[in-house]
Amino acid sequence: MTHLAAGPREQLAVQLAEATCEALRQDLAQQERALLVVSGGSTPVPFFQALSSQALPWERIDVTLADERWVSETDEASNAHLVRRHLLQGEAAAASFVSLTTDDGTPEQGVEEVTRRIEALTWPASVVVLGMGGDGHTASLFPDSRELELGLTTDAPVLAARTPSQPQARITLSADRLHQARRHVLHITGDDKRSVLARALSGDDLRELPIRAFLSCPLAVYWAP
Ligand SMILES: O=C1O[C@H](COP(=O)(O)O)[C@@H](O)[C@H](O)[C@H]1O
Repeated sequence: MTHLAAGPREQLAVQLAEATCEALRQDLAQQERALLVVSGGSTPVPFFQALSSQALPWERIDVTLADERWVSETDEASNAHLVRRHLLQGEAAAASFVSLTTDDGTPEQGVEEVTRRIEALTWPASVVVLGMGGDGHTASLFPDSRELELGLTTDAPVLAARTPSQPQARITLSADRLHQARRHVLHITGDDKRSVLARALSGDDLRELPIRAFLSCPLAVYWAP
């Protein structure tokens, strides 16, 4: 049978899945449960697919999101929808997924309940896999968000975010909570994002490019063209 060669983004996704798997395995050798925090958007799909087939004691793993749009889980824009469809499949279907949305009408109404869920997880997380937008946002810490300052400074784990450039209200883990991980990864693809990262590395204003809040975590950058 002829196999098509995997492209650089698929190879990158497999490498990231293997590293994530190894990190979870290491932590599970020392503790009963481990936590994986992932991002949404389009970039993580091949990573989720590669990770879902890894042999791990998934029933001891909790998965949650760095951020979420305040939409129903059936909505295509839902990060939870993406995780259920591409990560919580096969071996990984045994993991426990903790969503960042409730039945409340707004993230401001739901934030207390989501905070309870997040606080109940096993911190520090084993791995936080961050994404980044072309505007330098990561999680839902957007440069034009009204709540950016709060998201970068609060010690609360979760906050609601309203962002003029975004169609939906959001809920996001705070920078402080995202910092509470043993390992941080930035998963990005394409020349545009490489340029944004280069710009982020050459300055220090977090409000201009919020990804800067994570550049010294230390941060392992997984990039492919
Ligand atoms: O809005 C979001 O965007 C970023 C990046 O998404 P991508 O589609 O460019 O990969 C993502 O990290 C974040 O979780 C998501 O809510």
